Amino acid sequence: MTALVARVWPRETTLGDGGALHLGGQDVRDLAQNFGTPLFVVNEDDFRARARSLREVFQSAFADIGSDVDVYYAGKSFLCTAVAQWVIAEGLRLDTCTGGEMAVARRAGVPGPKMGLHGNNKSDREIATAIEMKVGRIVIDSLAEVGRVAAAARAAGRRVPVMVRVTTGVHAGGHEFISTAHEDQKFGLSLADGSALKAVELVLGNGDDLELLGIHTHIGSQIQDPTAFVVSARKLLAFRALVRDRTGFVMPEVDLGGGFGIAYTKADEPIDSAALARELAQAIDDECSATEITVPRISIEPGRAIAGPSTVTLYSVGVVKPVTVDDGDVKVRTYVSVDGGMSDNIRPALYGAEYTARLANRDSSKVKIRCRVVGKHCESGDIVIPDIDLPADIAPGDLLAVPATGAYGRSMASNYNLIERPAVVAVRGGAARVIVRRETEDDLLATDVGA
Ligand SMILES: Cc1ncc(COP(=O)(O)O)c(C=O)c1O
Ligand SMILES: N[C@@H](CCCC[NH3+])C(=O)O
Repeated sequence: MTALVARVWPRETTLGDGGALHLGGQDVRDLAQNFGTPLFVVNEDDFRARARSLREVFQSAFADIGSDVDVYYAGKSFLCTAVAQWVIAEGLRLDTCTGGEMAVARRAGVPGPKMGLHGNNKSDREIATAIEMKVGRIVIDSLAEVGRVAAAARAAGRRVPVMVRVTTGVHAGGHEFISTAHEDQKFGLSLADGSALKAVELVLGNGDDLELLGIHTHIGSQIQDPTAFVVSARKLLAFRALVRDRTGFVMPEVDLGGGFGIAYTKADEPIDSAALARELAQAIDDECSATEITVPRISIEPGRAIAGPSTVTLYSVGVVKPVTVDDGDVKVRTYVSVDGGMSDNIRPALYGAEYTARLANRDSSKVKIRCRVVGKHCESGDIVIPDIDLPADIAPGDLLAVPATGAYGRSMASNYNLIERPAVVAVRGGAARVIVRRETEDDLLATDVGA
């Protein structure tokens, strides 16, 4: 058995006899046969180890400056009851942002106080559910929401813990659409135009109903440069000192958000979370000393860095079609169609995200040819990988494995072209179990109530 490059593939990914890929001790040919394709295969130990390790490196770095860290797994990256239970078992908490995510958390038995609720447009029902579940924090995202949450708290007869989401002006992340803390977008309250301060003062003015825990920011996703996090953290800490000076109130907590980048291909450098944690702790300690204020309790909200690298998508190859391309230089590109596509991975179409893949069911000694891996949807932009070299004998019935698909794959999946969304199978210690079942045609028809 040969182990594959750990940076892109989950732990325990090996090549067996004849070159078949093994995931967590399971031969992909058996996985495909038993559970069908497309299939998300998540390595449970890999997922849990990343969750644990993020918690440990952050807690250790902040213990050195006399503080503690809560890690909220961002459920939006991928959530089901099994995953919710894994993160709680590994000592993390759970970040949700809709009624649906709270419902999964409830079914999984996640204690409300270990949850947070986000959202730039929370419904009254979502706010009421969060209060009824006694979630540990509601993250306020607009001035109007302060009054709405306060009224709901009063109606429930409870003082509700809240944070205020602020935008620091730091713009970071892999793509404009996944960068969230610059000013011209829908999330949070601006430090620069004074609305963040106004929100904090409003919350303090509603002190009978709202308990101000602190401030939150999330600067974007798939960030590979630690500097952006450090700059943003310093701005948050300076604002916390300003609030102390203006109101006398020292906010006990600061949430630095998620966004830690991972490797999708060999060319990507994943963020070094231990080094990042140390840099952040140092910057926060310096900032607190300079402004003579106590170091806050810290929280972070990683999703991708935990879920992303743990999972591989298995596709079956269908039509293989050579196409002559003439862009000044005539060449042949082979279109390799798989049995999923943009319905199980919208990221290439939405963000130009890059992935890699390998022939998974066998070895091939054939030369490699230039291929484009495409899905089966009625959209020419339904591309999984625009340019990749695959063995020249790739053929219908082969399996193709695409790594690093655990985050924002199944969670952003759609039923476009009325395709059933894939199952998710967890592998561990040579065993495999379904944690999200494949949709059926009956599921697709269930919402169609007829003419
Ligand atoms: C508020 C908030 N927290 C956490 C996350 C998780 O981000 P990531 O999966 O990049 O760690 C997101 C998504 O970008 C988010 O919007
Ligand atoms: N869905 C995005 C990231 C946004 C995360 C939520 N704020 C992605 O696939 O990269």
